[in-house]
Amino acid sequence: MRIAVLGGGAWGTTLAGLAAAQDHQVRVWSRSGALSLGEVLAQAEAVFSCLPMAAVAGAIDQVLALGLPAGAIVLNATKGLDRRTARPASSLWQARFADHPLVVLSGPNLAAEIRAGLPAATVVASADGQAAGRIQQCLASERFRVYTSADWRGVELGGVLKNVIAIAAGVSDGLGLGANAKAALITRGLAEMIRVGTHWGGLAETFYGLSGLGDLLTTCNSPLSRNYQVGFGLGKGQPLEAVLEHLQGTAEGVATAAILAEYARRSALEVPITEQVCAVLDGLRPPTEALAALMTRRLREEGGG
Ligand SMILES: NC(=O)C1=CN([C@@H]2O[C@H](COP(=O)(O)OP(=O)(O)OC[C@H]3O[C@@H](n4cnc5c(N)ncnc54)[C@H](O)[C@@H]3O)[C@@H](O)[C@H]2O)C=CC1
Ligand SMILES: O=C(CO)COP(=O)(O)O
Repeated sequence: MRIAVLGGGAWGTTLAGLAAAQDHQVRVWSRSGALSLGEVLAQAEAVFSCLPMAAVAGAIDQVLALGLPAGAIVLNATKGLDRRTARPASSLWQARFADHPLVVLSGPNLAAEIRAGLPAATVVASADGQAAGRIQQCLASERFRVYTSADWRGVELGGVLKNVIAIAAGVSDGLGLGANAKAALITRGLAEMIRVGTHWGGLAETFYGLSGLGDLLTTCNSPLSRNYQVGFGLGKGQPLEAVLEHLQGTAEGVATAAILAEYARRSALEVPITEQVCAVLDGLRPPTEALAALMTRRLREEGGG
C-alpha cells in the first residue's frame, strides 16, 4: 500500500516503521520533515493520522484544501477529544471526508516498546469491514498482532478515556497509595469509561478489550506512559507546569480531562474520577484531598452504571 503518515512524533514514526517493515511505501509529513503535505498525500491509498489532538483540525483543513485520492482510507490513531466539539478525532475526519472509509486504531501500544521490537497487539475498527481488513493485513506481523472490530466508536473512546485514568493512577503511585488503591482506581475508572463511552455510542463489551482494559493496564502501570508521568509528578507534589516542562511528548489526558468534565457537567454524566483529576490538574485541590473526596462519596452498590 502507499501510505501517508501525518505526524512525525513518537506514534507516527512508530506506525510508519511498522508499515515500512511490511514493505509498504510510506511517506511521513511532519512540521520539521522534508516532504510537503501534497507530496505525502499524492497517490496515497491510506492516510494514517497520528497527530496530537491539538493539531488535528488544522491538518484536516490543509488536507481538504489539497484533496485526498479517491477511495483512500483515513485511519485515525490520535487519542484525544476536540476542544470545540468534545468529540474524538475520528468525528472530525468523518465530518469532512464522509466519502472515505474511516478506520480507528487503538490498543495498549506504548510507542517506545514497539520501537524496541517488543510484542504488542492492537485493534483496527471500522463500520467498513473491508477497510479494517486491509489495515489489519497491512500492519500485522510476528511482533504486532492486529484485531478488527466493527465498534469504531468504542475502540476509539477506550484509548481516549483511559488517558485520564492513567493520570489518576500516576497520582496514586506518586502518593504511594499501594496496589489495592490502584486496583480500585483502575476498576472504577473502567466503570466510568463505560458510562461515558456507551453514552457516546460505544458498546460496553468493547471496553473490556484491548483498547479499554488493555490500554488501561499498560498506561496505569508503565512509567513510559506520558499521562502516568503527569499524574506521578502531581502525586509527588510538583505543580503541573513543572511536570509538563520536563515531559517528553504529548499527554492528551490533561486536555481530555477538562473537556470531558465540562461535557459531563452539561450532560448530567457522573465522572467522579475525571472531576478529581481536573481539580488536581487545575491546582484547586491537593492530591490527598482529591483522594478523600473519592473515598467519601455517597455509598452505593458496585455496578457500572
Ligand atoms: N506515543 C505513544 O505511545 C502513542 C501515542 N498515541 C497518540 O498519538 C498522538 C500523537 O502522539 P505522539 O506521537 O506520542 O506525540 P509526540 O508528542 O511524540 O509528537 C507529536 C508530534 O506532533 C507535532 N506537532 C505538535 N503540534 C503540532 C501542530 N500544531 N501541527 C503539526 N504537528 C504538530 C510535534 O512536533 C511532534 O512531532 C496522541 O494523540 C497520542 O495519544 C497513541 C498510541 C501510542
Ligand atoms: O496510548 C498510549 C499507549 O497505548 C500512550 O500512552 P501515553 O500517551 O500516556 O504515553
